[in-house]
Amino acid sequence: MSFASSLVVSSNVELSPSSFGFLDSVRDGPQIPDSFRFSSRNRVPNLINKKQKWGNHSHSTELKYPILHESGYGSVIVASMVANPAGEIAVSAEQKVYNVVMKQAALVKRQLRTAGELDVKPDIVLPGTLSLLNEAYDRCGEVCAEYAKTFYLGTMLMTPERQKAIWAIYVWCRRTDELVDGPNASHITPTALDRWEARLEELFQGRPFDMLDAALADTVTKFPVDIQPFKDMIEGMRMDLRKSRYKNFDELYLYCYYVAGTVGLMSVPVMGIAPESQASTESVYNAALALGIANQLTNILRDVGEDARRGRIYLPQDELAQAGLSDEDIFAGRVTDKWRNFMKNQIKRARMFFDEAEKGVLELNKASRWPVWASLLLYRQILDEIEANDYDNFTKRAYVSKAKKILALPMAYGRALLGPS
Ligand SMILES: CC(C)=CCC/C(C)=C/CC/C(C)=C/CC/C(C)=C/COP(=O)(O)OP(=O)(O)O
Repeated sequence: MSFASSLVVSSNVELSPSSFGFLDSVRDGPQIPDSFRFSSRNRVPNLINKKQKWGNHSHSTELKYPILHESGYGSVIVASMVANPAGEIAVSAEQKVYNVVMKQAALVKRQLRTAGELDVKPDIVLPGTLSLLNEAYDRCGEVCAEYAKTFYLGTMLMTPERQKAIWAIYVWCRRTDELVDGPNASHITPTALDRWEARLEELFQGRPFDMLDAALADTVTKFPVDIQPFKDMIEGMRMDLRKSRYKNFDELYLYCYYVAGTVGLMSVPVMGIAPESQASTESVYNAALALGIANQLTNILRDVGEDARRGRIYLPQDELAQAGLSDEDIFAGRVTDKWRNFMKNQIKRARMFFDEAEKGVLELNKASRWPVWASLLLYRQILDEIEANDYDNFTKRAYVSKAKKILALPMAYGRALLGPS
């Protein structure tokens, strides 16, 4: 991600470093049912073998199973179990992320479906602080308007509480991204990220460090937003600091979850689920996760050249090798047939995640659907533009023209009028 902005994050504050691992939540979370684990005998009929599609793991047993049965739209998560050469089954990134999604959904199940509007808790504030808080939210709105214009426009349709909460979340994500992608990025160390995480903890406990944190601190008291996706986003930044290659899609998937899937999980509790929706909370969370992943994969495919110039390759190394490509080919930036074929598969995969996300948009609260549709339609079009550039993402930056953007808005609005199936 490149949340380029002029926000400067202060890391002067002396807070004790903390490191809360993603796996803590995973350990306690729900597991892929044992019956689906080791025996092909137990596999459900809609099993798909991703290996046939992507041909990545030489020892992989990947399956699709109906965890989201009740949703009415069948099985949605593709889970994978990867066996190492010793035959031990390792927990895949998808399994880990699945556990987090289930946990998030369980946490908010009831609150999200209160008739009509969410039961927003009233402000309990000391005299004078309300205007400060309003100022903080206004500032968040300004940042959102400046850096995510279309999305900001979409938030105008939401209730003021939801709108402000989304801005506050957006600003926190931008500041987090700024740590590793902004002007001070070269000075950022894992310790700075630990401090940022400690500060997050404080904020969630009602002790914000600055004005922008105060907006988020207020948001998390009003909406059932959990800290886990926020922590996981910081984990993504740690990953970015220590890694510049991804062995396979499993590794890349985890990265995409950390830096973008988390945004989907943070947003659902604020956006709300339509009270008339029949879909399970889990399936809506899953769609939100899929949209984050789809956006990030698209972002990666658009920015291959730019990332390579920074020495980074966010593409599965095993799939590159299978396509007969090496890091040198990427650094040389040659658009060959091998590259085109490789890109076709990557684009196909990103589109699968967009398709998955689409199913969930209908289930969101009416006023939240438009901005989500708009961003989905616009971001997905970047993939079409990569194709239109004949897969030259080394020297050309695929972008959606203003005219196409303007066209997408009423289209998104039209779709937003359609309710849950
Ligand atoms: C679908 C359902 C049920 C809910 C929606 C849940 C949401 C809001 C998901 C969206 C997740 C999201 C916006 C992730 C961020 C992904 C991303 C790649 C952002 C890129 O940001 P920038 O780097 O600023 O983009 P540009 O480089 O294109 O400006």
